[in-house]
Amino acid sequence: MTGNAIEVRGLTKTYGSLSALDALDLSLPYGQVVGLLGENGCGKTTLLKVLAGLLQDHEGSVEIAGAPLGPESKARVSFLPDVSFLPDGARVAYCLDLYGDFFADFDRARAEDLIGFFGLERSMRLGQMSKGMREKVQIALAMSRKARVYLLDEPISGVDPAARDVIVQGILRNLREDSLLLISTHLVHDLEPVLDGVVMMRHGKVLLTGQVDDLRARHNKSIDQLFKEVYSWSAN
Ligand SMILES: Nc1ncnc2c1ncn2[C@@H]1O[C@H](COP(=O)(O)OP(=O)(O)OP(=O)(O)O)[C@@H](O)[C@H]1O
Repeated sequence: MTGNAIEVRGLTKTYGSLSALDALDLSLPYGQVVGLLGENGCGKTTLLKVLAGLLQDHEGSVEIAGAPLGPESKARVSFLPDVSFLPDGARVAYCLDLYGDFFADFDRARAEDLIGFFGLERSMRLGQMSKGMREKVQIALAMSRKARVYLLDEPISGVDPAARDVIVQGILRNLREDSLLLISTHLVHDLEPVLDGVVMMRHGKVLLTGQVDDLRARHNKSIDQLFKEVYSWSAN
């Protein structure tokens, strides 16, 4: 046990002959908001799914909040997938009930607060919502579990810039000090102001990781600029 929120050693996940994760090592402490960055297909979703306990048949060791992958680690992780997982016909109130039934650590008051913060109503039906509104419902649910590790897969993709700001504020609202928030995104510029750290991936490995302030000072550029440069060098 390391005391870290996430401790990964030599994680390899293959799909047939393709290595989606290739002997990946990663250590992330509590109390951080960390951006998981990288090109399409570099393995971000695969990594988040392994950490969430949703993918089997991988090699290497993974510890989440001190627990190896299993029922205990799953109970400590709140995962937001990049796809809609709630039924179209459901109203927000039903989704709140569902999460309450499913997750012992679900804080309904916190979810209702977030639903209000996002300007949504409990009586609204998901099938009648825009993509951004649905995204907000799913975020309100995922962020209202009292988890130690939150894994969000592209939570602000496909929503307009104004909605992105509100969503990011909602994600950070009530975030506990003793938790880790790992967010995969291509929208580096939008998330940079709230990130403490970044993990940049390429071909199933960690290419670069560090604290945002250190990286900015060392390279004398924004994370958005650094990201673009790192990927143009490593592509050559
Ligand atoms: N179920 C699957 N079966 C076969 N190959 C898969 C499967 N899921 C992912 N892959 C492959 O694994 C690699 C990593 O995919 P992954 O979805 O983790 O990337 P990503 O970094 O999240 O990409 P994006 O930024 O486009 O969401 C890709 O080459 C992808 O084609």
